[in-house]
Amino acid sequence: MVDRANRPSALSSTTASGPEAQVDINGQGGSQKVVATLPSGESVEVMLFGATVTSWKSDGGKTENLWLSEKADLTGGKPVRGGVPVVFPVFGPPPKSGHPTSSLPQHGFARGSRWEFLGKSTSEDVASNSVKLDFGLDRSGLSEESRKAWPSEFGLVYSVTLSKESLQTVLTVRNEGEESFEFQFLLHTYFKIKDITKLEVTGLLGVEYVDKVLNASTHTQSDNSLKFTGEVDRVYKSIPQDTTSILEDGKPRFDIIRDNVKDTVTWNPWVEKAKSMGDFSPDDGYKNMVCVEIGAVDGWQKLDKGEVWEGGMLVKSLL
Ligand SMILES: O=P(O)(O)OC[C@H]1O[C@@H](O)[C@H](O)[C@@H](O)[C@@H]1O
Repeated sequence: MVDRANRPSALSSTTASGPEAQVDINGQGGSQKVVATLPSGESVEVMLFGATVTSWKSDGGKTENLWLSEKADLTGGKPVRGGVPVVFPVFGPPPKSGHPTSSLPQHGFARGSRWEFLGKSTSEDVASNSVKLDFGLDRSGLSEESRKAWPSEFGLVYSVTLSKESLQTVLTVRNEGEESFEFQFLLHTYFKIKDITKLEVTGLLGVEYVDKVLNASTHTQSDNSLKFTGEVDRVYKSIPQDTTSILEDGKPRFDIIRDNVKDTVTWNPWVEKAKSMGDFSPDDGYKNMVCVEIGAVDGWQKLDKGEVWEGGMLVKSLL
């Protein structure tokens, strides 16, 4: 479990002596983004559209950790192809009928809605060198179409905390209505990597998964690591261990630590699917990305009136 030093409820800025993180709001309209940079050079960029993290640089700002398509729409016109889109309240294509999410688009409305920037807070301990950015979305921020499709009253706070070696992203969901509702949640993270053929994902041994490439059949991970030799689209469920790791050429590259969520999707579109997506570029960009997406997507999370749920991830860049 992740130790959450900066909880999402602490929205006010704390004054600390010494150099502080720089936080700016850049761009106009649908392109507006919040950019935070630590005195040591690490940075994060978060678009208000979708609260999508589109860049996370570690190693003093020298290493970009997230893949972003060259044709990603960064104007707020459609969900961003790359970075960390937030999937809520439904993962994948919604159930065909009979569920309150059934009329929503694939992966829900959060990644296609404009969030509000609620503010920043810096760590009281300057030595720990971190900054937390909070974003909010509720029913009033939805398009008319989404409001019609999903009747529930909800409040989301998404907290993005940048530290020297890590990025933490946590979603808080509050039921602000009279009726209970159900949701799924996923952080659709596109990691930037050097070569998909030299990549391994570990920490999934013995875990049951649904293979969407093989007609949604169920399997159990029997190899110590997942390697990529073609299209991969798997939903690993109820993972007992907290950490899933990405290794490049046998060396640890990222540790992804789940916080109050148990599932993880692994995705690489490979040659044909990459070509078929209009906003995926370059065509061979699939060689330089892998999606390892933590979340709660097996079944539903239920929230009764007034209840709050919180979950997310801590990613460590291990260079
Ligand atoms: O094109 P989208 O909606 O961003 O989805 C991309 C992929 O997202 C993954 O999470 C799904 O498991 C895949 O099935 C899907 O193709």
